Amino acid sequence: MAEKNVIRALMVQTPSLPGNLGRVASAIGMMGGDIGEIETVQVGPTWTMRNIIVSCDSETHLQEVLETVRNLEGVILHAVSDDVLQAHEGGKIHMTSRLDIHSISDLRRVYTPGVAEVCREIEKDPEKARIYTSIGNSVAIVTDGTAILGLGDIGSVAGMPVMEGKAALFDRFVGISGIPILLNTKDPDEIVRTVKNIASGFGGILLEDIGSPHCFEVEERLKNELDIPVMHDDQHGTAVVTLAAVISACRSAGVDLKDASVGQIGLGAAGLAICRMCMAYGVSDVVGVDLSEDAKARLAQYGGAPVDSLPELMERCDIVIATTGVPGLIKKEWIRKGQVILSLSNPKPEIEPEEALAAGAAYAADGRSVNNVLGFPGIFRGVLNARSTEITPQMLTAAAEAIAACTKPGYLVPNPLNARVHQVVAEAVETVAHS
Ligand SMILES: NC(=O)C1=CN([C@@H]2O[C@H](COP(=O)(O)OP(=O)(O)OC[C@H]3O[C@@H](n4cnc5c(N)ncnc54)[C@H](O)[C@@H]3O)[C@@H](O)[C@H]2O)C=CC1
Ligand SMILES: CC(=O)C(=O)O
Ligand SMILES: [Mg+2]
Repeated sequence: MAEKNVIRALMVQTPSLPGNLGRVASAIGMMGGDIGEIETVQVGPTWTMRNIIVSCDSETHLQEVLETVRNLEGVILHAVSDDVLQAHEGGKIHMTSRLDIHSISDLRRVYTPGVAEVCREIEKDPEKARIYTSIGNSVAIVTDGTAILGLGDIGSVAGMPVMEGKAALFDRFVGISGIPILLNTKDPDEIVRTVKNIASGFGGILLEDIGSPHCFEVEERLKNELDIPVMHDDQHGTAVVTLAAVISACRSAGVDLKDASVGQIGLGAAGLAICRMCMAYGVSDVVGVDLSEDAKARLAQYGGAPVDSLPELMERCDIVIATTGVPGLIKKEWIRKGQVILSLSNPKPEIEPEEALAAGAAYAADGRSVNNVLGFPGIFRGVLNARSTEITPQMLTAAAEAIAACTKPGYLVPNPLNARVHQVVAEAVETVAHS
């Protein structure tokens, strides 16, 4: 089944008689529409109004589904709205006070004059900022907008919905305050200077959707020059989750990962980090392909083997990972029976997992399931809990192994909605930090 990217909310009125919702659902299903949540919004004397979420393959497909619903006898389609856009109205995050402010004494405690005493305490002993402020539980989510998902250099403001999404996930899964920081520069010197100048307000820095190759220099310099943890999510968050998926696939297939050949398509931020992490884990045959000769040279510098063509890589490797941002790049004819195919580009993969499986892949997944949401929340929870000043390769490996350990047999990764996963990742990272 192809990915359904057009998601709409249909406001549908039906007669309040048994079978009428069933008629609507069947009609949508017969047309290939995928039904999500159904909510009853109003009940009249003889009718019921429901909001039905429907996903379709394309605008044309949506129109066909709508036409079918409109033609149902006794059914009225009142409105069609874009559910995803609607959910974003007003933004996804909001700063709230942890203290109630009802009385004058509350006001004096939370704000002036009481707050001045707390300022003095921190002035005398800056370490107390960890106790008396939210700094130790806040992470800056910093982007320059140059590689927003696979959408390219669309600017940091256009990337804000992604940054707000990361902040929402931080809050939901590990209770960290993620604060989006949108940069108006792509210059590495300026990025480093700006992040250093704001860093004292945060317990950690998550670099997000900063394109390659400048992301490598920016992350390296910030790691060296700051005494709080810094991680480029698209590099290491992605590599952690991908390694976990690869470990799980090999475990299910009864194969030793160290003996498998891993092929990486796209050697940018995500791709190069995935290769480095696989090599550090002991995989001896890591090959990669990229349009950029510089990207291939970087892989060689770290001990990987660049190859010249995509079909050559597909022919040679047992496990193929793609992070190019190019939808449909992998042709089904190239897939070998029994291969593991992870086409991780968002919002659309290099090949749909269903197509890869139909072409003979033993396991296949895309960026919706093999996603750094399984990594970055727990990694930062772990280092903030441990008050670590850095995120080390050993912590990242521990995080990958923790994710793999939470994965049910036959699956590649766990469900990110399972809170236990983030807790287990945090504990694994914290344990390494204390060791
Ligand atoms: N599932 C997940 O958790 C994640 C997925 N991604 C996805 O990976 C993709 C790439 O992200 P980044 O690595 O941050 O971007 P990037 O811009 O740093 O790297 C992309 C690389 O792909 C190469 N490339 C482009 N077209 C190619 C082709 N036809 N053949 C070979 N190489 C090609 C580019 O030269 C570049 O080196 C994006 O779509 C992003 O959404 C990134 C991070 C996490
Ligand atoms: C998931 C993510 O970070 C990306 O696609 O860029
Ligand atoms: Mg990203």
